Amino acid sequence: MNLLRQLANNQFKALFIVVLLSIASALVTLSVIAFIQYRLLDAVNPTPTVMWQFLLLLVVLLTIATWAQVALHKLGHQFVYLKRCQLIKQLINTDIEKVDNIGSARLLASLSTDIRSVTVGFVHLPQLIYGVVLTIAAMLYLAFLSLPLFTISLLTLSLTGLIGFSLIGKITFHIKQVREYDDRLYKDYQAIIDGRKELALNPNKAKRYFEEEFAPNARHYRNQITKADTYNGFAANMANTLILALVGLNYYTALSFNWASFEVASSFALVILFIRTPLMTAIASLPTLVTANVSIKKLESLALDDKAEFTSQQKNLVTFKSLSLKEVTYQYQADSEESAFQVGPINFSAERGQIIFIIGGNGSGKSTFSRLLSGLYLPHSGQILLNDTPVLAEQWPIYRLQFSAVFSDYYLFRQIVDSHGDYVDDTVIDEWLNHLEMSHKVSHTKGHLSDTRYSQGQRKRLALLAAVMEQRGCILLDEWAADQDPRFRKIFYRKLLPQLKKRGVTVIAITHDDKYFDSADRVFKMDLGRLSELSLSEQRQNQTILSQATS
Ligand SMILES: Nc1ncnc2c1ncn2[C@@H]1O[C@H](COP(=O)(O)OP(=O)(O)OP(=O)(O)O)[C@@H](O)[C@H]1O
Repeated sequence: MNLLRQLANNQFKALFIVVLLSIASALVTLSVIAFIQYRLLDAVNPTPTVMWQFLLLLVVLLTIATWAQVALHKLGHQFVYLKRCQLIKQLINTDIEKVDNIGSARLLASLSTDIRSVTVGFVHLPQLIYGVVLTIAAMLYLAFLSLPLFTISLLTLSLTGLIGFSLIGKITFHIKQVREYDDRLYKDYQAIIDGRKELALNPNKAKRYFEEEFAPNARHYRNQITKADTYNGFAANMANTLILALVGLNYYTALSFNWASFEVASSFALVILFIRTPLMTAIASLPTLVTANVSIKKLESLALDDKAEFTSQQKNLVTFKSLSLKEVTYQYQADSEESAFQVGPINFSAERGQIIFIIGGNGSGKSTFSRLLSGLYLPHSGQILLNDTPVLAEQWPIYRLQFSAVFSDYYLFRQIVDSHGDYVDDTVIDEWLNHLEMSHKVSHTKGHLSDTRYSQGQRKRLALLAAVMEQRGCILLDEWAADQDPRFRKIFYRKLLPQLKKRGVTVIAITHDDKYFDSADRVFKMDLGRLSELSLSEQRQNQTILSQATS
């Protein structure tokens, strides 16, 4: 079983101890039955010594059984904790391209549903292990009591196992389906939460979405889980019925064919009824274990990066002097027959302290270029050179350390850290909050912003603050000024950019602000994935075209 295999791989020693404890617990349980039969039932009048021995046996049983269960629970929760941490580290290490392709809904479904299923699976694992160990030990005890009755019991339990096994196949099929519909439901939840304003304004659209997207997925989910539970219910009741039938069968064969005495048949009945509850609980735990297995496979199917450790950052970063792209191309994967969008071949260079603007129409490839430039997307052909040295395959994580960015779909973290990941001194943050005209609004302590709930424009200013504080050689800005009011836009182009330039920071900004083209040292234009540098006259020409288009 996948769950047990992974557990055995990761924590073999702990699992070994837990299995030993479970075996001990099952053996003590059987000792209690044997004690009742041979010392309590046989004695006409049990002596106080016998009662003390019985009490001692019960205390040992309580101690070992609790120890075994707690140890397995602890082991399970530790496994889930490690798995969760490993998964997040793998996710952080996975290429952005791959993460984009997986999609946030699928990732969220895995991080919540799959991790929860694995946890629930582990909670039930002790029941399965205990039930199986107890049954095996009980069967050995029964073989010792009477071989013919043992053979009948073994055949009946094997038949139960065989039918159960075929039902598990069906249960697994439906649980896999349930998990697929979980992914779809997460997509719907995300659409409904992110699109709440649009849906609130148009109830008919909300109704249509509900009826045509959400409800069918929820219905299929219900149908599949109902089928899985039906098979499971049948498996549990079938096992119960066969176990009870076994008690009758043992008495029948013992007494009718003289295969065993009445006392031995009664001992069989006692043992079988004794293991019935643990065995039934073990069978009832199977669906949760199947679900946990499906979830582990689902987590594996994400194919996240193998590396579950963070890239250690060099204390002495390479100083950014220059950057160039030579004949670099990148192409998206095509969903259909039509050819996918390609940027390049691109030739581009930037020197330390330069202010570079990238202009171009919607969908021309500017954002793709910025991801390529920052090493988030890797070139499909061509070369990227840092300080005139080509970047090799294993050097991309180090190359990326040259950049901080405010992308169009940026995320504002509360933590403000520098190039080494250390919290920035509050006086340094204050200085830039002043430049960004946000000091009256934002409070912070020990490098943490106290709040991030501000207007779009204000949040973008804080995102710029975070990017500047990272003290990288190059800052990438994707239409940063688009959300700023005209007064602050002017401050950005006329005061902040020159200030960054003075500090030797290279700024590469995607912009449509033709009015401020003169703030840039160089202007490039992206057109259908092709990048070309504009001469001064071309810049003016573009300025005129853009101003006419906006007037
Ligand atoms: N994840 C993706 N998968 C497939 N194609 C994509 C993907 N992202 C973008 N594209 C395609 O790449 C093209 C360029 O997109 P990009 O976001 O780089 O344009 P842009 O110049 O930044 O546009 P805008 O100014 O509208 O932000 C688009 O036409 C789009 O069809």
